[in-house]
Amino acid sequence: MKLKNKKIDLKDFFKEREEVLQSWKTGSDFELDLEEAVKYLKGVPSYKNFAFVLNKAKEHGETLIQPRAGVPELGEHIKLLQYLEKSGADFLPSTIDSYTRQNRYIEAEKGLDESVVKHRALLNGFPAVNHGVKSCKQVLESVNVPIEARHGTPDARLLSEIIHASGWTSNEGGGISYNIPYAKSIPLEVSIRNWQYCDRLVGYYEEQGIKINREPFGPLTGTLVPPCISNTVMIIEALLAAEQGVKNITVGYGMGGNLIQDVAAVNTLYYQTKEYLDKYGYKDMEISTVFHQWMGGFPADEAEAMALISYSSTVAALSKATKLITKSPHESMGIPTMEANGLGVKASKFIVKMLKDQKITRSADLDDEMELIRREVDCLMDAVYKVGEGDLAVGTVRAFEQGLLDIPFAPSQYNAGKIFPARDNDGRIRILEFGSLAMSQDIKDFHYEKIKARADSENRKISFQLTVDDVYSVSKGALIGRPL
Ligand SMILES: CC[C@H]1O[C@@H](n2cnc3c(N)ncnc32)[C@H](O)[C@@H]1O
Repeated sequence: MKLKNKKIDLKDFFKEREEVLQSWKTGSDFELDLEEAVKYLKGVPSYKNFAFVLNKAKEHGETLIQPRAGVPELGEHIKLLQYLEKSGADFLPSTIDSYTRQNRYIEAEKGLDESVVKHRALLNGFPAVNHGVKSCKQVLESVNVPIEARHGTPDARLLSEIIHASGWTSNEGGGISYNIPYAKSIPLEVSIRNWQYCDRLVGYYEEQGIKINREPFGPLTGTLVPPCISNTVMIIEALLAAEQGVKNITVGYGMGGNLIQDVAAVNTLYYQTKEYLDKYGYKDMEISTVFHQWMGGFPADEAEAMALISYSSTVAALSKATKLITKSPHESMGIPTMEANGLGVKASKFIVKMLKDQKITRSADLDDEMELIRREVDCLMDAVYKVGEGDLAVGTVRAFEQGLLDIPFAPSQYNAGKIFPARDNDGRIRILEFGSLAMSQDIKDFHYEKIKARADSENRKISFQLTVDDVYSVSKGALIGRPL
C-alpha cells in the first residue's frame, strides 16, 4: 500500500481490522466487537480516563507521576499496580514484554505458562495480547487510576485493539519512536503505516465520543539525544496521529541533564507541537507533555540512583511537564522489585509537590536556548516536508533514508547513524558530528563553538572521545565526561 499522510477510510480500516484480529486467538474474543468495546469504554469512569485526568492536571498546572511496571502473571501484575497506586502513582502503566513487542505471541504464551507454573517472572513485562481483553479488563477494574500500555512495538495493531477494548485509555508509541530506537530491520513505511492504524482506531473511538490519549515515545534511544531531534520526532508523530483523528496527545522528552536546556526543551516542545498542529489545520487538539527521568546509564549505588531520580524530578517539576515517568533505584540492574519501583514513585512525588508553586525565572539564557531549539526544529521540519514533496509520512521515510533526520545510537538499519552528540561546558547536549542532518550552517557553527570551548577548557582536541566519555559520565556520577 502506498504510504501517505491521509486519514484511513473507515471501510478500509474495518477490512484491515478483520485481518488484525485474526493474528492471534485472543483477537476473536467477543469483547473486541466494536459495539461491545464502545459500550465498555463509555462505562469507564472519568477518574480512570487518561485524557480526562491529563486535561485536569494541565489546567491546574500539576505534574502527575507514572512509573513503568509489568510482570507476566495476572495476579502478580494486579498486585504490583495496586502497590504502585498506593505508593502515589497518579497513572499506572502496563509495560508489555519483549516477545509481544515483536508479535511473537507463541513465545509469550510459553513464557507466561512457565511463569505461572514456576510462579516466577520469565517474561520482562505483561503479555497483554495473550491475556486477552477479559484479563486486561480485570487489571483496570482492580485499580482506581487510568492505565496506559507502554511497550516498544513497531506493529502494535492487535495490542492496541485489545488494550483499548479493555478500557486502557492511553497507548504509548509511534511509527518512528517505536521503530528506530527498538528494531533493527523494520522499514519505516511499515511501522508508520501500522501506527496510522493504531491512531485511526483512536480516531474511531473519538468519533464515538470516547477520549483516548496517545503518547509518542519521547526519549528515543535515551542516550544524548539532542532536543531538536526528539522534539522533531514528537511533532511528526503528533501530526500523523492528528490526521487519523487523535485529539489528545502527550508529547515526550527524555532528560538531557542540563537544567536550562531541559526546561527549554520541554517548553519549546509544547509550543511548537501546538504551532505545527494549528498550522496544518488540527485546531481542537488537547496537548500535554511528559518528562522521562534520566534514560541513560544509572549509578549502581542506590543512594546515588535515588539522588538522580530526585534531580530528574526537580527538572521535570520546574519544566512544568504535565506528566513525569519515574525510574527506580534498581535501574542499573534491570527490572525493579515492586518495593524499589514504589520508592522511585514516592521520592518523585515528594519533589514534585515541593516545587508545585515554584518556577524557573525567565532569563536571556533560557530564552536563547528555547529560540535555538525552535530554529533547529524548523530546519528539520522544513527538510522533511520538502523531501516528501508536501507529504509528511513520505517525507519522514525519505528524510531518514537520506540522513536528514538521524537519531544517535539507534539500532535500526533505516537510520543513518552518522550523527554524534557531545556535551558543551555547561553539560548541554550539542552536536559534534552532523552527518547529513538538515541543519543551517550558522547553527552548525554555534554547536562547534560550544563544543570547542569545552574541549579547550579540558586541554584536548575535539574528537569522538568526548561523545564516548559523555555516554558513561552520569553512571559514574558526573554530567560531563571530563578527562580524569
Ligand atoms: C524504556 C526503558 C525503561 O523501562 C524500564 N522497564 C522495562 N520493563 C520494565 C518492567 N517490566 N517493569 C518496570 N520497568 C521496566 C527499564 O527499567 C528502563 O528504565
